[in-house]
Amino acid sequence: MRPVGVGAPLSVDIEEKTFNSAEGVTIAALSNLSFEVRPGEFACLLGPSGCGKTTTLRILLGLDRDFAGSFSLPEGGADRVAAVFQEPTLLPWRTVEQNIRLALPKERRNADLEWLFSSLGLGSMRTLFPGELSVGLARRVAIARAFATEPAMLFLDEPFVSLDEATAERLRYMLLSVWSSRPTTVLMVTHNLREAIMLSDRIVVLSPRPAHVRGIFDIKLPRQYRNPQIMSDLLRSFHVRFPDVN
Ligand SMILES: Nc1ncnc2c1ncn2[C@@H]1O[C@H](COP(=O)(O)OP(=O)(O)OP(=O)(O)O)[C@@H](O)[C@H]1O
Repeated sequence: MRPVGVGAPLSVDIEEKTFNSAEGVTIAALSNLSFEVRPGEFACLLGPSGCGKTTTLRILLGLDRDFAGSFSLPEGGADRVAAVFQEPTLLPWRTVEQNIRLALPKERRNADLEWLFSSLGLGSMRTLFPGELSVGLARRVAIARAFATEPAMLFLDEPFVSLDEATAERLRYMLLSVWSSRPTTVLMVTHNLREAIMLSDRIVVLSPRPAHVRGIFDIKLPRQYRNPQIMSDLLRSFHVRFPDVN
């Protein structure tokens, strides 16, 4: 039984997910994939290319119902889910601010979003249109749009991929700053181990396809103590358990 005051976690128990290829071949994407993320935790799903990470997110977002198994979202998560994909999918004819506000229910459209604009360095960009934004800025807007809805559960699919490292690092800090001011249960897909170690409370390490959990790497140390020395110690202990994961 769960102790009083502790909310339900994100709980995933996918027995099997297969795809049928155009040639009629059955592709097993996920097999006995089980893990949990505690409420308010930041977790990363780390696995090799093509192992089934995006497939897992699509199932958890309710975009793909054709699988065997079950999952449950954390406390309050059922109708308060947000997602950020690599493609920011902003409306090109709306400004940055309009794109963010349009994600809100009508009665909250005029909500005070100053904290969000300022945490993500978007204060002076509100009147720009998506066509005027760099890829990194567009991703920041997508992150702002997701947090504006005050989700209980946030899914991120490689939000920093294909950015130059300096931009990616700035965005990681911004993401942490927004997340820590409004703690939200987060599951982020990445294949960048260093990024996972910097951001996560929990790393769920996946096998090659069909994905199942190889192991869980929990990091109890608060993020403010994860300086370069500690990060390399964490990397070393990660490699003791998962020598072949880079
Ligand atoms: N609609 C589909 N039809 C057929 N096969 C698919 C489909 N979607 C995904 N797959 C296959 O399922 C496997 C898992 O794909 P998925 O996109 O979930 O991997 P991933 O871990 O997110 O990969 P990456 O890290 O490269 O983004 C891959 O082999 C992929 O080719």
